[in-house]
Amino acid sequence: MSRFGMIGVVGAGAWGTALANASARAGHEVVLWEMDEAQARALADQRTNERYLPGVALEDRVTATCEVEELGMADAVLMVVPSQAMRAAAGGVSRHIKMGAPVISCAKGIERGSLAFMTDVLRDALPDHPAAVLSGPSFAADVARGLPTAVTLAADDEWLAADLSAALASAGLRLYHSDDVRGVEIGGAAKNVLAIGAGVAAGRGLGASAGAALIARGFAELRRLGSALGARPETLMGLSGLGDLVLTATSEQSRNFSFGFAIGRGEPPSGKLAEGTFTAQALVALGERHGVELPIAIAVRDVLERAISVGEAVEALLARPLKAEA
Ligand SMILES: NC(=O)c1ccc[n+]([C@@H]2O[C@H](COP(=O)([O-])OP(=O)(O)OC[C@H]3O[C@@H](n4cnc5c(N)ncnc54)[C@H](O)[C@@H]3O)[C@@H](O)[C@H]2O)c1
Ligand SMILES: O=P(O)(O)OC[C@H](O)CO
Repeated sequence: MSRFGMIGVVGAGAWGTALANASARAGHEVVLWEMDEAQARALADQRTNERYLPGVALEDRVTATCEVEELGMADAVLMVVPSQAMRAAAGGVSRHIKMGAPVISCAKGIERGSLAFMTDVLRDALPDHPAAVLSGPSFAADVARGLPTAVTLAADDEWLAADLSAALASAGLRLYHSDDVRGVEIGGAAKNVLAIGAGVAAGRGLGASAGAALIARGFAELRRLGSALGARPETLMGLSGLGDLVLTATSEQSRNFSFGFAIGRGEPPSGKLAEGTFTAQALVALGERHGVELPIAIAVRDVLERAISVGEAVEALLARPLKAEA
């Protein structure tokens, strides 16, 4: 029997609800904590998350609550909130988590200002808990329904990563483990920015060839930055890097792609969370700090900040000097 009997989930949004269901299917009792009292009550009463993940029933072993003390029973805690809220969320639950329980970031982004990755934020806010990251190509709606999905779970201590992966695995969710924490984090953060770019191109009607070029050249940016940050190439080419980039940059199911698509068409975006809108600026700043060229990320940032139009961004990318492919 796993040492992680009860799983805590912080944040009952789309991904938190999906991971709560997946953890329950893996045989765990699950405490799904939501800070919004009315939302937690609706979840507990209706047993579905109509606000964030409509039409998906909560598994029987999932208890939805807004009582933060209930997280104290959990042997491991999944942190499933937007990246820019991770520090506040971790600080808010810090006194209530069981001594030494691992905390796993399931968010995909970089904190603006500090340029910190999510495990660094967790180490700051929860210094007595080992930090890990779970990331990979995975839409909440797919995972919640038990459709086959594979992701990577990384921790500095690979034994811990392996134990957590074994504990969370179920028939629908396959977890690979790794000790390349930074490699896993950078893929999840960067792909959201690149997916916005791919969405803009699709919305603008630039064609499938342009979409493929954006993915390949975007992946080159991810590889360059990953290498500067010490990530392993095989991680970047794996589920959390190339895998998630391909999923997010090609599917209208992605909120980041859809956000870009709306911009490309000159329409208002849906208002759903699109992490890349926050990470674009941080990603570019990280590139500058490490002397890494990120032309697509810069174009996305500039379009989001309305510093240039979509047409100008496309022109600027096409006007770059010809060079050897690398
Ligand atoms: N939805 C997906 O398919 C999916 C898949 C993989 C990873 N992710 C990542 O998971 C993270 C969360 O995404 P989501 O889709 O669940 O978002 P969401 O918008 O559906 O839900 C966000 C949740 O965070 C909670 N929250 C916000 N601020 C908080 C705070 N300060 N303290 C506590 N809780 C707070 C909200 O109440 C809500 O429950 C993002 O980084 C996203 O990139 C999402
Ligand atoms: O809907 P998105 O764009 O936030 O993407 C969800 C997941 O990160 C895909 O792996």
